[in-house]
Amino acid sequence: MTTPARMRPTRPAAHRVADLVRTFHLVTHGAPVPSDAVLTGVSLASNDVSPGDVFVAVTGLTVHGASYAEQAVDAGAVAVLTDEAGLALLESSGLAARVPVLVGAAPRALAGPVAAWAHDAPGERLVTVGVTGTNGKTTTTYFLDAALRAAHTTTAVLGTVELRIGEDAVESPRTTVEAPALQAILALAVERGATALAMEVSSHALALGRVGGLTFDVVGFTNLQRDHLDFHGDMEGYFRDKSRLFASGQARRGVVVVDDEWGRRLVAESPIPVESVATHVGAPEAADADWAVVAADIGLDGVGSTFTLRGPDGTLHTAASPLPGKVNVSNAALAIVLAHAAGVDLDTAIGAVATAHEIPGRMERVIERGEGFPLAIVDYAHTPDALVLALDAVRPITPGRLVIVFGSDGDRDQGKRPLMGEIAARLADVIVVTDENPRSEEPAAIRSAILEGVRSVRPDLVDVHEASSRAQAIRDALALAHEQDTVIITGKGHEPTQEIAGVFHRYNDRDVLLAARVERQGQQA
Ligand SMILES: CC(=O)N[C@H]1[C@@H](OP(=O)(O)OP(=O)(O)OC[C@H]2O[C@@H](n3ccc(=O)[nH]c3=O)[C@H](O)[C@@H]2O)O[C@H](CO)[C@@H](O)[C@@H]1O[C@H](C)C(=O)N[C@@H](C)C(=O)N[C@H](CCC(=O)O)C(=O)O
Ligand SMILES: Nc1ncnc2c1ncn2[C@@H]1O[C@H](COP(=O)(O)OP(=O)(O)OP(=O)(O)O)[C@@H](O)[C@H]1O
Repeated sequence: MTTPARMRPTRPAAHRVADLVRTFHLVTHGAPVPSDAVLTGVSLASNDVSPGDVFVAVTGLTVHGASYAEQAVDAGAVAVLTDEAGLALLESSGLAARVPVLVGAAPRALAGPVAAWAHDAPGERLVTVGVTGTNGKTTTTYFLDAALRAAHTTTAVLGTVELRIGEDAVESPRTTVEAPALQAILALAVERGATALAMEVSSHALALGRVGGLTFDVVGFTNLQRDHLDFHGDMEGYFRDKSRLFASGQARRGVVVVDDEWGRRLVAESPIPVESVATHVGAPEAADADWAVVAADIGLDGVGSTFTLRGPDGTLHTAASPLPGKVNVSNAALAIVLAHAAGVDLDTAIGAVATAHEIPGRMERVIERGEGFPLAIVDYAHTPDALVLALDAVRPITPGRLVIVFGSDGDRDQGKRPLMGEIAARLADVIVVTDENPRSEEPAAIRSAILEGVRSVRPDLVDVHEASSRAQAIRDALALAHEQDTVIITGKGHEPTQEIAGVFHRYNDRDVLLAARVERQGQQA
């Protein structure tokens, strides 16, 4: 399988190392820079280095990248770009004698601009749209990609699920890849004839400079809800990091959903021109918003919804979301306005979003109701607010009981665990608590924190089950459910692995669910 690290242009631009030094005002140490030395790529991780790369060694949260410079040099790095601390490490290890060391004040912030320069600013040769917010980024970018495809022959879409150029996709290591990888992917997209890009921009990416060196044509904001407070400290810090996408130099114009107070604040404080979109029918903010959803028929068949979008000139447009639930009306409305801001004709955008394909792990109907089986859905909700919305969306399509299988991530925000337990106990009928990605934490302790929340609503723990293996939890849920019930498995969505004690095991909710159905069919036969 192609790895993200190998998503590089096949005909990379070549620049002189001496020009890099001059352009970015770097100070040279270590081995002299040969006058004919050329760089053809950039990398932030020693194990991703290709011959001809400059290795950017940054101070990490746990280790200094310069500790890995030897591996980078052995792999063919032509120079190391680092800070004073990195230089000291390279000098004490003797490596500085083997390789030119280029010192700048803030190498992590330089990584994006340097990589953009090295690849001849590929972002400027594409229409680029970035989407941020706690929830809805993936869904919105897929809707948006559908609209961009209606106007562009080849598009790229980058995010949590995959890194896709045209019809070629590889698994994505995270929501937003590191800046050097991003610039290389953009260069490859240009090489393959792509003319438009839709990408997710996480708050981590904004805090860590992963979109540095790229000025988006249009950026979008979905919402801000509790998540990642382990990294950002508090909601204010989280908001500040998200807002960086709307800085001058990072984006030319923006589109902001103003359903929550954070979106309204972003509109008020944004230094770049923004259009506002209100997506809650009848809410007070609709009156002042540039775009507003003024009527919505939320599909109760679990398939989709139709809605009426009022434009800035007062014209009403009939639109549709191909995914169920109110949140997807919001995502569809945002995608339509983003596509329009990115130059797609409004009616074309509306038509394309209405027929966008299913998105892996987002309200994905894996088993249809019938032949003794419940409707079974896989969804990525992994925050308290998203869980409420997901359960609310499936309740109307559930004649029987609502069965949920879920857990919560290890080494991430611990405060949400009891909250999610409480929500499941209130909104679902049958609960199977299991593991998500325990990472370095004791899985039983995570489950017990969730169960504490469950117990606060349902002290007797009636219809509450616990399974330490996620695959077993899914088999249990399928065994418990009748045809009129709905099983919803939340938290991992499309994820292809489960991380337990530092090891990534191949694992996917959809595959496990389909295997569990086959197994039950075998038992029933
Ligand atoms: C919290 C966080 O985002 N950390 C990121 C940060 O790590 P760090 O500063 O701790 O890096 P470190 O481990 O100390 O290493 C320092 C440097 O040495 C380099 N190194 C390290 C080891 C080695 O063998 N060789 C090597 O070159 C590293 O590439 C890094 O540049 O910088 C590293 C690269 O410089 C990232 O890989 C790392 O992401 C980690 C893997 C991660 O899990 N991030 C998640 C939380 C994340 O980014 N999530 C968001 C949001 C998802 C969502 O919205 O749900 C995402 O965009 O995916
Ligand atoms: N606009 C929205 N508002 C609130 N919740 C939403 C919204 N859109 C989707 N969700 C819920 O959040 C889950 C994640 O959706 P999606 O993958 O589109 O978001 P995301 O921002 O990409 O998440 P992540 O960054 O964690 O990958 C969905 O499965 C759904 O339950």
